[in-house]
Amino acid sequence: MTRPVCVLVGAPGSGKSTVGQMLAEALGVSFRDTDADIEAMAGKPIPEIFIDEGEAHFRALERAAVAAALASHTGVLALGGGAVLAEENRAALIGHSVVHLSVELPDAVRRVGLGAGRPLLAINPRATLKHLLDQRRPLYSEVATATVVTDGRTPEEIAAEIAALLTA
Ligand SMILES: Nc1ncnc2c1ncn2[C@@H]1O[C@H](COP(=O)(O)OP(=O)(O)O)[C@@H](O)[C@H]1O
Ligand SMILES: O=C(O)C1=C[C@@H](OP(=O)(O)O)[C@@H](O)[C@H](O)C1
Ligand SMILES: [Mg+2]
Repeated sequence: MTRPVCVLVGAPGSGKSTVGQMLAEALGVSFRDTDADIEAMAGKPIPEIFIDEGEAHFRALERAAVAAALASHTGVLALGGGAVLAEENRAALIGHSVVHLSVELPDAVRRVGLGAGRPLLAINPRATLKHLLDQRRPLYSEVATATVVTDGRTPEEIAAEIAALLTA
């Protein structure tokens, strides 16, 4: 059975896409991001999916993308920050090596800026991020087999810590 060497979960701005690419390079494996898979499936960027078809449709595409990637990808896999909201996705993560990139509000706010490209954060990014973090922290913890703190650390340091965890 094929499985990703590592699945990254965490809030928007935790660095899943950035750290995931670095980690894949360090490990010499390929990188996949379910957000990119969803955009390829829909043939349009995520903000346009939200505008044209709504969040429920995006979440349906996301469930399909997560299931497909977990079944076929062997490298590093980054999920979107909201993937853990679906019970189906949390169940599908059981048995996988899942690293939670944790981030607290100040660093998350700094990193996502005005929320460009993230439709959920288009209005009042700080308050929305606070709500998302409070709502999702328990879900990230539930699916994670390891947690790596990202606040005040560079993507390189974080990728190196995960690589060490995976090869320990
Ligand atoms: N550890 C970090 N320190 C500083 N900036 C970071 C860090 N990780 C990611 N970033 C920056 O934050 C933004 C969001 O990162 P991204 O990888 O897209 O996060 P995610 O995929 O978890 O939403 C990007 O501009 C990225 O360069
Ligand atoms: O938190 C969320 O619900 C979302 C996070 C985004 O991914 P990142 O976590 O990579 O920003 C993307 O999947 C979409 O905009 C929804
Ligand atoms: Mg991302």
